[in-house]
Amino acid sequence: MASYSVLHGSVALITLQNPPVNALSAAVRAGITDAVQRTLKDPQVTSVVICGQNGRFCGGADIREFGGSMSGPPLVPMINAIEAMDKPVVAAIEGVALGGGLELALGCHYRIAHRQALVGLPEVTLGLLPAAGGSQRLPRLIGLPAALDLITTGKHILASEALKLGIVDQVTDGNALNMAVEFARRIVGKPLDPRRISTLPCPSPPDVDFLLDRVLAQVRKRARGALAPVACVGALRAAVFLPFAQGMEKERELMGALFDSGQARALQYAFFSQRLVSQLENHCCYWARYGLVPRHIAPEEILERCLYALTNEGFNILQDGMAAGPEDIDAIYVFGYGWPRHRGGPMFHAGQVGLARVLEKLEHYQHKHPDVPYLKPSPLLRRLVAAGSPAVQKWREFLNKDRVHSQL
Ligand SMILES: C[C@H](O)[C@H](C)C(=O)SCCNC(=O)CCNC(=O)[C@H](O)C(C)(C)COP(=O)([O-])OP(=O)([O-])OC[C@H]1O[C@@H](n2cnc3c(N)ncnc32)[C@H](O)[C@@H]1OP(=O)([O-])[O-]
Repeated sequence: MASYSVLHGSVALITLQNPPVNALSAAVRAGITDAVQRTLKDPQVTSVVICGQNGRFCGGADIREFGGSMSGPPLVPMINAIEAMDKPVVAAIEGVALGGGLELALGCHYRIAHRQALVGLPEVTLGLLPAAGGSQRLPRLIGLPAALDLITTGKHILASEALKLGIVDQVTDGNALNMAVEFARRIVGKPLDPRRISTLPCPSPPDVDFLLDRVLAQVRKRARGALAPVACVGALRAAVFLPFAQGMEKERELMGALFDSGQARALQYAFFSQRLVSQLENHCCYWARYGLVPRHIAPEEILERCLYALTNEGFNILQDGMAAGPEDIDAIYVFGYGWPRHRGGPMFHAGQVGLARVLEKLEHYQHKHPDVPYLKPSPLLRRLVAAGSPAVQKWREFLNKDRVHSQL
């Protein structure tokens, strides 16, 4: 939803209303669209301020809508319509302006922020890219190097840093909304063309190809196999080499490839599960509602039951000859599933914990949960422990001897 009011007889105030972060749900987008139309029709209105209720501008597109049918007015035309208005539009940024929230602000002609507000385009952390013009407007506003850094990392920056980059025009330690309203009254009549970012050329540094290739290599190394950072670089490359409209087409095409990817769904799941779990820690009514009897569970118990069952299946895979050595299993987890490299992989981890301890714990949990088949210790694990728990680097040799011995 978005409320509409007129201040001082001439400044239209559009307030995003979707707690807790004023995410751009279908209802909010419809509210903004209606309010923008009202400002255009009201001859008394000479300038517009957009803000968010409860001291937060906007946390971006409504991630909860991603799994469903995306109804309501689309973001891109809405932002383009705001930018095209012939009445100045000022974004009053408090709290956060992230993702689509910052893209909305970039469609405004001016941006006034509270010094402690956070701005950024964190879409890449959700397996996506800025898809409401952010990949095309931001480099036009702050240059390609800074835009590459912000968009491929998804980092949030304080408004004071955003001021230095040129993302916001003014910051205040006071009331950003009041400052924005006063600013909106003062700038009536000033030319708006230079303020329409989409009409600006995208500055192209002399070594632009080298810069793009270097950043592409960096993001590929930093997040091996991740699709979104690579797509972000592709969208920014389009911003430099294509006119805005074609760059927007490229942004839309790249987002389309990411939106339904397994990586995006996984990262968005992780976003919500992180918050759900942190809420459940002391959510006693949740237990009551589901008839759960709270008991103390050490984090180690959850870790051990998940990890040791996983490594136990690894021993069964080695025993069945489906993998030649533990390295084959660990490489799959490290390079394919993002297992922390500094922890080597599940089989290496078992060696570090100590095979005797892994066996002891599996026997303990199997005794407690006889109905869980994956907790039954692998015969190979028992043989390795009986052989003195050789280092993981020796298991391949042990397996070869084991296979020769079993064929005699
Ligand atoms: C077109 C465009 O290009 C693209 C496609 C996009 O725009 S994609 C979207 C891009 N935007 C983001 O990536 C920002 C994600 N959010 C955050 O980083 C943080 O939320 C926060 C804004 C810095 C606030 O942190 P917080 O610590 O004060 O509170 P919280 O616990 O995190 O969140 C408080 C509550 O708000 C919910 N929430 C937060 N952001 C949300 C969002 N964008 N959509 C829906 N719900 C959101 C969150 O799930 C939690 O819900 P519940 O658990 O209470 O039910």
